[in-house]
Amino acid sequence: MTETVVSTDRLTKRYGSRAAVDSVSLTVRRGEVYGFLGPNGAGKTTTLRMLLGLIRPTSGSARVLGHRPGAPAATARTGALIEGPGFYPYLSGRDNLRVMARYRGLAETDVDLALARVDLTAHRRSAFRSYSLGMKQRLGVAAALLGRPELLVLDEPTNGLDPAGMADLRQLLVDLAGQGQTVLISSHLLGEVQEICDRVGVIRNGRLITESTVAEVRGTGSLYVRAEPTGTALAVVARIVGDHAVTLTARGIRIDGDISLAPEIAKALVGQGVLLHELRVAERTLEEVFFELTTNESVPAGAGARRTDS
Ligand SMILES: Nc1ncnc2c1ncn2[C@@H]1O[C@H](COP(=O)(O)OP(=O)(O)OP(=O)(O)O)[C@@H](O)[C@H]1O
Repeated sequence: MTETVVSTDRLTKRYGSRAAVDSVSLTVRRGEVYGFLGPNGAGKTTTLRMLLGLIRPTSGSARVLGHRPGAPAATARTGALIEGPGFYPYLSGRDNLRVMARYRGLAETDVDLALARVDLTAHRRSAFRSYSLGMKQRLGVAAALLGRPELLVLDEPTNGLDPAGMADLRQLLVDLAGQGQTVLISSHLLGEVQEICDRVGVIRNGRLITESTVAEVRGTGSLYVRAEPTGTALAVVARIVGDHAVTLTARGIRIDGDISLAPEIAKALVGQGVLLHELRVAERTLEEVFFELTTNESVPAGAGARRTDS
């Protein structure tokens, strides 16, 4: 059975009359990378702060590693990067972590291990203030890794990272999850995390609008057909999937809906003597899905094709 590491039940935080987090019920399972996704101001940080026991919910409840948020038994097994940890500017990266480790009663060896994990060993003796934004962010992740926590909570950890830094961080999170660590990561940049998340929760205006696997959130995707003569191909395809699901685009016939119909469509086209040049699946990126979910508008036609063509 999958073990639940974090769960919330109608978790709500109000500031005045406004609900920053509105009845959010989510579940994070052991060993998964869970992406908590939503635009700026959606309520991600407020939710994570409640999970860490930094603020109290107005109503609803949460459990973290079997305890109430902020309970010592939960906090000791959780590493967090939220709103930039307070580092001493004149101390080196290593000394900053040593201060933290000492404060938390952890071994010095933990510090070097954490620095190595985020690839900061070579810069361990440089003053924190001389670090680039990306290095500062990596040191924040290293601080969260101190004590080898079971649960990592990272609020927008990719902020300030260049593409190489993001790729490194993604690999690190995948490695950690591979070792059984649970990672809860928030982001407003969906393309950055969609490859590494086992499941995602999408939040907008304080409400969780969906929670599922990346594949499920992406939905069924589209098929593209390039065939001649186009008119006959259109008619054949429409007969199978219905008129409403077929659009003629510059890249061919787009079919929205059930991509498992691909073999049937191919067979029918060939059976009708149509010359089939191409039949391919264009899965939607999470960004496209997210755009739909959070704006209630459809993705501009051909957006999926543009992306997959490049
Ligand atoms: N202490 C506070 N007092 C009043 N309003 C707050 C407070 N903290 C957060 N909010 C409001 O709650 C909403 C959610 O903010 P939150 O920081 O959780 O969003 P977010 O999804 O983390 O966005 P971002 O990525 O910009 O941090 C915002 O409208 C914010 O202005």
